[in-house]
Amino acid sequence: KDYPPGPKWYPIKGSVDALRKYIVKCGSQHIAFAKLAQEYNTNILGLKLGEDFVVVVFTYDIIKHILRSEDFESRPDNFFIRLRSMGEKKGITCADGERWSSQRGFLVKHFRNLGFGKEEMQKMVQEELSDILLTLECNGLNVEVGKLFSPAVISILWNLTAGSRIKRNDRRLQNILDLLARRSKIFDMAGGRLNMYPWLRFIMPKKSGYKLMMEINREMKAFFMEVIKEHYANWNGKTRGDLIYEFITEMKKNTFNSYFTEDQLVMVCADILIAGAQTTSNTLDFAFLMMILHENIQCKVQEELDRVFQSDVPIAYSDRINTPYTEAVLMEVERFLHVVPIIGPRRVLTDVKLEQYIIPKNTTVLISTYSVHMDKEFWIDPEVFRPERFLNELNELVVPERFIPFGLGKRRCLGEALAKSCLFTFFAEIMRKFSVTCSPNETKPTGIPIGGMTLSPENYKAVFTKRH
Ligand code: HEM
Repeated sequence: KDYPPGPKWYPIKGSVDALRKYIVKCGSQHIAFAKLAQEYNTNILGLKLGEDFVVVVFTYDIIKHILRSEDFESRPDNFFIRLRSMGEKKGITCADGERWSSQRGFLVKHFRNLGFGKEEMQKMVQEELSDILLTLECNGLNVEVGKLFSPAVISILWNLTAGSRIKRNDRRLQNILDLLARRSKIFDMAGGRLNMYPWLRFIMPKKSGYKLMMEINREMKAFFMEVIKEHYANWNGKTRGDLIYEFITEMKKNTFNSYFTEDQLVMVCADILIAGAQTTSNTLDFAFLMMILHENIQCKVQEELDRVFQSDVPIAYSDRINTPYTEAVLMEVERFLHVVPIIGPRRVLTDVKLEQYIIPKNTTVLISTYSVHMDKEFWIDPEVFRPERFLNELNELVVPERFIPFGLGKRRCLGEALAKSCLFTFFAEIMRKFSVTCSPNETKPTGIPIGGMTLSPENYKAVFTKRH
């Protein structure tokens, strides 16, 4: 009786049908959650999806409390999470407790040593950007934007993990990218239908997404193991500087510490690609889409870039302090198109009181950052794409506390500095050198995101015309 309000439960299905009805009506799960919360006049929505208790939370104050509270720090331990993590809750994204804190500590330290937010990282980003600029110079007509950024982003992540860039024509990588894109559309943060009814894997392995998940695991493991073996063979105890090398050093130091094992290493590598690839490349994809749909904003960005950068020296992430409008545009893309509209999932390990409700032990908690970024009371006109909301009267950048695309608290995004560096450097340099328009033979894109675990723009083609 103290469970948060929500649609009525039925045997076996729980409240699945009510949720599905709204998803069909609204097109996306995150909007369906928001509509249901409105219908039940609540900021804490109680659902039962199959056997699982799932609570969705809305509004900044509740979300801030949850993201900062230890009670909500764990990840669910359900069929989907185990399947996603190659059978066990290893890696970083889905790990809990001591395993999670040991791995998070290792990664934060390693990323810092590698130059996260510093020159070394900028070099990695600029190398990939040079290839993109060359591609656009050779042929800027009919560019499939969705295919332009994802190989570059994944190559940066790969460089960070394995110490080398990846060739554009590496078919295994393209295959992993395609599989991840499909995964994001079939599953949601609560694990989708397969998590509710794991037995579906026996009767419809393909349709339920089970076959796809097994394929992703197989491909990733084979891909990473090849590089890990190579690193083992070349390991000599001297710092080489990539994540796999440093992890092997930890493994050799900590022979009794079960958190530094080969399986764990494979899963950490996979987590970095899963968490970083689509989120970053889809945000870039959305940013150029917005420039096509809002030509006046594109002109203002170019005016600022022309004014600030008069020489041919490549734009660096540190230059962002001089380009508040361009920064504001990127923030508005993150707010307005919220590539991760529902964050988490989290799990409570004991019964927890939240406002006047009790969240029972093991409940999955989903966090609607979409609701924070679309809150009418705070943003006034959230449904309008208006970068000026991030600027004050002196045209200085203002970042409200309620802008949380990378989350908050101890589980906040580990790759934020890298993601922001990619977004700014790619966007500013391309906008300075090219104007972007819709391909003349294509229908104008709508700008409405396609739902899924990570939102993505519709496939669109663009023309990049050299400016100077
Ligand atoms: C625009 C791009 C990105 C966005 C919007 C984004 C967003 C987020 C958010 C909101 C979380 C928090 C989830 C939670 O609170 O439960 C998160 C976690 C995480 N992100 Fe990102 N991310 C981005 C890019 C990246 C990149 C490039 C990397 C890799 C270098 C990365 C690695 C991670 C990892 C490993 C976690 C899990 C942290 C943990 O559980 O302790 N992300 N991300």
